[in-house]
Amino acid sequence: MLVDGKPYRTVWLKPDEPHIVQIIDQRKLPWKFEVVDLRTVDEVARAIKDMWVRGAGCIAATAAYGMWLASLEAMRDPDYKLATKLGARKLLQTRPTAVNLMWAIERQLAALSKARTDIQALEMTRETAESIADEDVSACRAIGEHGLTLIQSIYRGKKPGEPVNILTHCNAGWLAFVDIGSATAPIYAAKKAGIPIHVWVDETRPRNQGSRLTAWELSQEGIPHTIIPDNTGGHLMQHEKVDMVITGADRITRKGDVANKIGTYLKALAAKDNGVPFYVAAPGSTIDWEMNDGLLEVPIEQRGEEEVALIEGMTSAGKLETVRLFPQASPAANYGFDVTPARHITGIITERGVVRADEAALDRAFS
Ligand SMILES: CSC[C@H]1O[C@H](OP(=O)(O)O)[C@H](O)[C@@H]1O
Repeated sequence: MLVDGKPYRTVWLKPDEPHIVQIIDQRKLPWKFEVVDLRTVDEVARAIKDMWVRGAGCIAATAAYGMWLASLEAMRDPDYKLATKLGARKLLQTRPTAVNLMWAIERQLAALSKARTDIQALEMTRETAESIADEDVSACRAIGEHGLTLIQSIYRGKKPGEPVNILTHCNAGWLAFVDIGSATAPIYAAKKAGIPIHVWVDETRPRNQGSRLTAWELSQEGIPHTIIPDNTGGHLMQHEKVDMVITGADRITRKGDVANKIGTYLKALAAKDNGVPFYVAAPGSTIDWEMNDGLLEVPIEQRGEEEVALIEGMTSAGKLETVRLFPQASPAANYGFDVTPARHITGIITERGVVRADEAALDRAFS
């Protein structure tokens, strides 16, 4: 996507210095746009764990590039393959819910196992990382095209010029992938097709990925939007102000249950109760074919209570400050994700098309 007219991905190899992985530090957005250099697999692991980069697709690609750095470092180790595998373990220990991270590491380990020499292994980890990043972009572009057909059918039922109102939760946009994004891809495609769009942006406590990242992205793209507190969506749906909900996903089970940012499940319940179509946009790398029951099996990341207690903002003097929102003595719980059962999902927008959230349809679409 473009930032001040310049195209960016969320993660890439530094031009002319491919031993350096560059990322956009998402902790500073929307106030500061900063590119950070990562030189070791440890630095990549920390960037994922501490959410300098976040979002299923983005952390998968970043982990894939982290494996490239791990294989570079391993060249100095007498046991190259073991050293590289240790790098994989560091990356796998960062965040448990988004299956895309594990998918990317397994892809890299599979490439390594095929290499006949250490040099070939090195080349393969770089190629695999670049392929994963490129595939992410093309999958999100395809998700956009398939999602556009849904928006077009809703638009046909509206008065000419009346915008299609879409509610989204968290950030499953460009910043959550390598480029374009999943939930925002149909929105960008609709804008390109000249369909009037308005987006309700859930702020998404506690880290406010919606109000800080999705709102920033939509502003960059000139897409009308309104930031709302997380508890507003149900009221808007009751008053017919939402035509469809599109969220991302961090893990989809083979039966179509969806793990996504905490609060997604509540939006699905409100959508079901008000007859609002609820779509999940995600590439096939988000499907966990080994997992059936999302509620029982998806590992739900719990993060520190400081993310609930503290909030960062910009003062009127333009200074970034962090303040505490409630007394130190009050403990806080910080569940990062929840699971929406397949029965509440209208469809899953994938690069293979819009798929019913059930085992047979997912198997057919991806076999
Ligand atoms: C589908 S990728 C975007 C996805 O990732 C977010 O989680 P986090 O910001 O903690 O990485 C959230 O679940 C989004 O829907």
